[in-house]
Amino acid sequence: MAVKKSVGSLKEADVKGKRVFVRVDLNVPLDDHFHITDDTRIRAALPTINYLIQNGARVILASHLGRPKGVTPKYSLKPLVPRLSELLGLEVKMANDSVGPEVEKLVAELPEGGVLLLENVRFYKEEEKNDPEFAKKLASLADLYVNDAFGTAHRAHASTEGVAKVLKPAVAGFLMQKELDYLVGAVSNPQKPFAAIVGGSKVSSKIGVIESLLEKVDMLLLGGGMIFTFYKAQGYAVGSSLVEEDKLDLATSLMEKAKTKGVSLLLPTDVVIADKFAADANSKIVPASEIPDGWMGLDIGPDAIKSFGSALDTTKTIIWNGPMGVFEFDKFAAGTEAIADKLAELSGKGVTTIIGGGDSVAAVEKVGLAEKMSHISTGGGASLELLEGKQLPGVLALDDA
Ligand SMILES: Nc1ncnc2c1ncn2[C@@H]1O[C@H](COP(=O)(O)OP(=O)(O)OP(=O)(O)O)[C@@H](O)[C@H]1O
Ligand SMILES: O=C(O)[C@H](O)COP(=O)(O)O
Repeated sequence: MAVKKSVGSLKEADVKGKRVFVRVDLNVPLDDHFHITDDTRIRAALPTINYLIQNGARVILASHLGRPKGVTPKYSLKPLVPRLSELLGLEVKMANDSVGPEVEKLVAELPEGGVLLLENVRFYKEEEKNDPEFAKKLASLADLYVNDAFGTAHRAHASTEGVAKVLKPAVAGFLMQKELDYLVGAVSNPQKPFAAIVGGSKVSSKIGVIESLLEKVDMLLLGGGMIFTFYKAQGYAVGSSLVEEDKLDLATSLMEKAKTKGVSLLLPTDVVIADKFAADANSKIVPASEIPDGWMGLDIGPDAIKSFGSALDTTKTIIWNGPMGVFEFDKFAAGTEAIADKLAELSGKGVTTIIGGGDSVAAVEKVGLAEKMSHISTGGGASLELLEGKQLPGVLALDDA
């Protein structure tokens, strides 16, 4: 079955005066003082919320934060209220619970265009268990359901999946629709040549993505910690670089599969190596096949940056998941930053550039190029599962278009 992307649209729903239950993903990072360190997910949720406000809906927002076990004050959504209110330009009301009489009262008091934020739905273990009774309680609060929580759409939980079965209509919000259009649309029907850049630390965590992308792309560029498993599989000396010994055969079979499929698989020709895994390590650039004992590869080298750049110049669609090196250390961030620069440059020339969640998004944000990309996904795990060709339960449960 093709990955579902055609879902009921919010624009077609009648929302005036209606109580609308909106599942958003406000799982944002907070520091020790409960300050939001990255509000991307809050800003991404605004178009749907603003549309509902402007169209006279009574908006009930539900989200999780972190992975609490029971009621845990440090995972309360309360610290988000000031930022959310500021961005929406109105006072967002906060409930102390996500179901029950107090919440029902607050919902009943909500004026048209008013917004109520429920407390962390994961304070109930029933949420992650997708308990039907809990889903019914959530559903009883509203007249219709909107799922805009793309980042959590790979979870079959009560507020992402269960509730959509009992509260109808159940439609996608604007962020959800945009994510599906890019991540399913661009991948299933890309403008060619189509390239994927996959990095990050482990072959094992990206294997599903690599295998599925080999069916679709013209070119696959590999970077990050996983390349050393591929080098070792080819008989290169890799020093103390990250290697997954039990994945050597798999790396060989992936290289063979690429050949059979006519996909050009590019591995970096040179690497930046370090004498320890630390920001202040000594470093040097060596050919990929000549990593000395006691040294580890922590970034792709300048030749690789050049050849990756020339290869990408020939493409029309690029999807990127996972950093090229240990970008958290400035000394080993050049490869990741160069790829971010290249994609920003190519976006300006009409190439579709999609960044698939997780650390690569953090890297693009760090260098201030997020605005330049065609699409930056708000989902880490969710975007990976889509790229692997998996169905997302939160999407499957929505009404068909
Ligand atoms: N050569 C390397 N050696 C060791 N670690 C590396 C290397 N290159 C990159 N990394 C590390 O890989 C981590 C990211 O890997 P990961 O597979 O989690 O990617 P991701 O983009 O976060 O994916 P996801 O979308 O699944 O979150 C970064 O913390 C980075 O420092
Ligand atoms: O940050 C995420 O990837 C989503 O909010 C989902 O969170 P989870 O991995 O705790 O389910």
